[in-house]
Amino acid sequence: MEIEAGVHLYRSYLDESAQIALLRDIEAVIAAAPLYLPTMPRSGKPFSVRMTNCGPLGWVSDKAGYRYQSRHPQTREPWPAIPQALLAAWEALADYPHPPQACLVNVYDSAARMGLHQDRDEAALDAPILSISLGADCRFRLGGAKRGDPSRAFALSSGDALTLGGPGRLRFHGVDKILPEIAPRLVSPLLAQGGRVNLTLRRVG
Ligand SMILES: O=C(O)CCC(=O)C(=O)O
Ligand SMILES: [Fe+2]
Repeated sequence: MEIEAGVHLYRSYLDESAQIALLRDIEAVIAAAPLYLPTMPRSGKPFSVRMTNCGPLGWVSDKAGYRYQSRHPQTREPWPAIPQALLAAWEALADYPHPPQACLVNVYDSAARMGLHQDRDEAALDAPILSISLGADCRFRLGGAKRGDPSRAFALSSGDALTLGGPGRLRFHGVDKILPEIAPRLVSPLLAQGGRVNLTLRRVG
């Protein structure tokens, strides 16, 4: 359903067996491209979210800034391929004639959060962003086109898909907190102690 102009929320887009299969795919991605802790531009302060990527390009952040690059910043290897189930979700939900070029894998522990931001490191602003959640619920915050605009918060749960496209593409958003008490029964080392995994598919340019 369209919850704001250009912002669609698909509750339980993946059923439990599809969530489990996707977790196995993401565990394999992480085995090839290990999670690492990115740092903030300039300050070099570490994020609270661990990250890796799959796809031809991956989003990275370090002292030099935010950018997309074709190799893992630590192993220097190319990123692994985007799992088929994620390509299928893009095909079904993105309404865009080209496949995604990058999938950012965000792994939250129960204390991790993500501050309010826009996704604007992509030249292809005509393509939506597709985000899929696994594991613990989170309190997701959706703002407006400007940082100070009013915002609303709602839960994202395991299996939910969210797209930001068209007039919603540049809306501010973030993750206020992880709600570990509502973690579903998915078994994965990534979800130990109430963790959450978020997969964000993007077209870069
Ligand atoms: O974890 C989420 O739901 C949001 C992730 C996000 O906004 C991002 O990676 O840019
Ligand atoms: Fe984002």
